[in-house]
This record gives sequence, C-alpha cells and structure tokens, in this order.
Amino acid sequence: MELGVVGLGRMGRIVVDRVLEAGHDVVAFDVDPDAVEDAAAAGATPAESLDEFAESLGGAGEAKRIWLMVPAGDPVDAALDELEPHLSADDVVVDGGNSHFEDSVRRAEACPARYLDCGTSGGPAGADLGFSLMVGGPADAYDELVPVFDAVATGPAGHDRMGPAGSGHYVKMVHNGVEYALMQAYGEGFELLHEGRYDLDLEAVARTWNNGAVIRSWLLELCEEAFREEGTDLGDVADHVAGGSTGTWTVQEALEREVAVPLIYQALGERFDSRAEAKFSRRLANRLRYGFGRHEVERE
Ligand SMILES: NC(=O)C1=CN([C@@H]2O[C@H](COP(=O)(O)OP(=O)(O)OC[C@H]3O[C@@H](n4cnc5c(N)ncnc54)[C@H](O)[C@@H]3O)[C@@H](O)[C@H]2O)C=CC1
Ligand SMILES: O=C(CO)[C@H](O)[C@H](O)COP(=O)(O)O
Repeated sequence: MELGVVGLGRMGRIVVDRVLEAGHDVVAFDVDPDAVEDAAAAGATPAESLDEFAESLGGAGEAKRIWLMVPAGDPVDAALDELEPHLSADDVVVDGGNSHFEDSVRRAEACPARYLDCGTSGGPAGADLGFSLMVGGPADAYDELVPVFDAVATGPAGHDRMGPAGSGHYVKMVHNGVEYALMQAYGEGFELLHEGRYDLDLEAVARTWNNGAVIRSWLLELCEEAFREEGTDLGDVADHVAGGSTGTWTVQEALEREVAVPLIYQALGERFDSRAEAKFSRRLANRLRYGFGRHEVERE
C-alpha cells in the first residue's frame, strides 16, 4: 500500500518509519524542508510542495491515502484546503492529530474524500511499541486502511473504529482528560510521600509499585524514570505545567452533557494554577482574614 504523510515532526515521523518498516511505500511532505530530507533518507519519497505530494500519490488511477500529522487547528485546515482540488470520493484522508471532534465532523462533511478522525496515543516514546489509535468515520475507509493502522498501532489490537465522524477524536479527548486526572493523582501521592514522615527514595517506591501493584501503569513507569533521571527531589524541574487544550475540551463537553468530572476539572485547574505568578484569590483571602478577624496581613 502507498501512504502520503503530511507533517513529519515527532509523531508524523514515527508514522513514516513504522509504515515503511511494514513494507509499504510512503510519500512525505512537511513545510520544513529538513524534515522532508530526513524522511527521504529513511526511505520515503520526498515532496517539495503539497501539489507535488498530491500528484505523486495514487498512480494509475489508484485511490490516494493521506495521513495528516500536523498541529491541531489552522494547519489541518490549511493542508486540507491545498489538498482539496486533488481529492475525490475514492480517496481517504486520516487526521491523526489532536483535533477537536467538532472540527473533525465539519471537515468530514466538507472533504471530497472519505475522512477518518484518528485519536493517537502513545507519544513519541511509543515509537518502538506502536500507538493506540481511536478511529472515527466511514467503516469502508477504516477497513481499507487496516494495513496502515496495523503498522502504526501496536498491532491489530491497537486500533479500532469507534463510530461515525468525530468519534475517534471524541474518545481521544476523553482519554486526555483521564490522563490529566491520573497525572494529578500520582503527583499528589508522591507529594505526600515526599513531604511525609519517612525519608523515601521515590524511584524505589515507583519501581516497587510498578511490579505487581494495583496502581502500576505506563504513567507510573514514567514517574520512575523521572525520579531516576532527575533525582527524588526532581532537581531543577519547574512547578509550571504547560498544555491544557484537550483537558479544557473534556471539561467543556462534560459541562454541556451535565456529567460530573470533578477529578479531571480539578487536575485542569491545578495545571492552570501552576502557571499563575501569584494567586489573586489567595492574596484576597490573606487580606480578608484581617477584615473579619484583625489577623495580621502577610506582605511580600
Ligand atoms: N507529541 C505527542 O505526544 C502527541 C501529539 N499528538 C498530536 O499529533 C499532532 C502532531 O504532533 P507532533 O508531531 O508532536 O508535533 P510537531 O510540532 O513535532 O510536528 C508537527 C509537524 O507539522 C509540520 N507542519 C505544520 N504545519 C504544516 C502544514 N500546513 N503542512 C505540512 N506540515 C506542517 C511542522 O513543520 C512539524 O514538522 C498534533 O495534533 C499533536 O497534538 C497526538 C498524540 C501525542
Ligand atoms: O495527546 C497527547 C498525549 O496523550 C499529547 O501529548 C498532548 O499534547 C497532551 O495534552 P496537553 O498538551 O494538554 O498536556
């Protein structure tokens, strides 16, 4: 099978390598010419523009199969706008990025090709193992791309069709909400151990938990790695956490559906808080205690 890959960054490059390794052909494009050159060195056919990319796919009347792995939002629309004149109903476009599910539904309706929204989990660290793929969109397009999904995922069990357009990215959005809550839970547990009554080696704790404990997981293996590489105090790692868009979407959706997701909401709030220089609400509480109780105001 032949696959065109647009976006050759941390994730797209893994798609290229795994698809090539499975014996398929890859045509590769990125706005960064160095990324195209690297993919060509790995065995992909390079394209210098999206026009050249689209024209070199689907020779002899064959359908085009395209995997987008670009940042969510405008880059997806920009790539689709340029590809549109080259696409027909037999072709398949997969968006493997973290797009909002409503954008995916809109794009599926507008795209001349069959459109699959594919939530991708595993991250660059999952390059060797393969990803977990949550796919939404038409069943015939999904079935046609099974050889590609087998290659990019951990194997046949690492991908499935979730349902119609949008469902793949919907499931991935909720996955990320769960990711936030799990990170928060591990963070709180290790914080208590760090501040607690015993002088503990947190790498040893994580390693012990990872071997047979109820709470073992890949995130916990990453905790073990973090303590091993940074030290039990986490060295100079700052208490600022970036990101937040997929968690925000999860909470927005939960509010709209009237589903309580307090842990995910709390984890998202903690992430936002981590970025605040000084919390206005805490400063006001400090001053209010003087207001009602004449308690001393602590000043900077
Ligand atoms: N890094 C991660 O852990 C994960 C990322 N994702 C999602 O996968 C997508 C890609 O993520 P990364 O590979 O980490 O990003 P990245 O920033 O490493 O790579 C993005 C690539 O897309 C290229 N690009 C941007 N606009 C383009 C356009 N219009 N046409 C062609 N190429 C373009 C950039 O030059 C860059 O090489 C994002 O939607 C991200 O949210 C999903 C799961 C995990
Ligand atoms: O999808 C992912 C992991 O599953 C990406 O790493 C994503 O960037 C994580 O979300 P955030 O940037 O909000 O932490």
